[in-house]
Amino acid sequence: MEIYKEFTFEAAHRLPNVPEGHKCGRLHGHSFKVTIYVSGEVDSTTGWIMDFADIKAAFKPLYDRLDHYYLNDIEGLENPTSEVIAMWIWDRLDLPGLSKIMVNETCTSGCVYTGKK
Ligand SMILES: Nc1nc2c(c(=O)[nH]1)N=C([C@H](O)[C@H](O)COP(=O)(O)OP(=O)(O)OP(=O)(O)O)CN2
Ligand SMILES: [Zn+2]
Repeated sequence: MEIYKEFTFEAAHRLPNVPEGHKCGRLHGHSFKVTIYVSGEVDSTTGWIMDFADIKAAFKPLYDRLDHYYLNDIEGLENPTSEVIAMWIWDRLDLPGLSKIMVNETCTSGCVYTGKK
């Protein structure tokens, strides 16, 4: 089974490698949504795979580095696409059973990363 926990952070970014004139080359911001998935077996005593609070606690140090920052200034996020943000979180998140990370930049666009590039 798989569980998930959603987070929202506010941040500014620009994409430095887009063609000249592309709107995403300009400074802009998003309410980014990050969804963290954990897969595993349901424990017969607790009735859960993992306490949602444990996911929140694991993500907090990374959340604190992202929320209300200019993402391009963060090491590893110099080109902060959804894909790069998802991989950045994956590589730094210490969470047993981590199975998937979804990053949404807008209501209609985002990416899903399962550890395979
Ligand atoms: N594969 C990717 N494509 C784009 C990314 C990205 O991270 N990965 N990012 C952007 C921009 O950051 C942009 O802010 C978001 O893109 P987009 O969905 O085009 O935003 P809109 O709100 O303008 O979408 P509409 O549905 O067309 O209004 C661009 N591409
Ligand atoms: Zn953007």
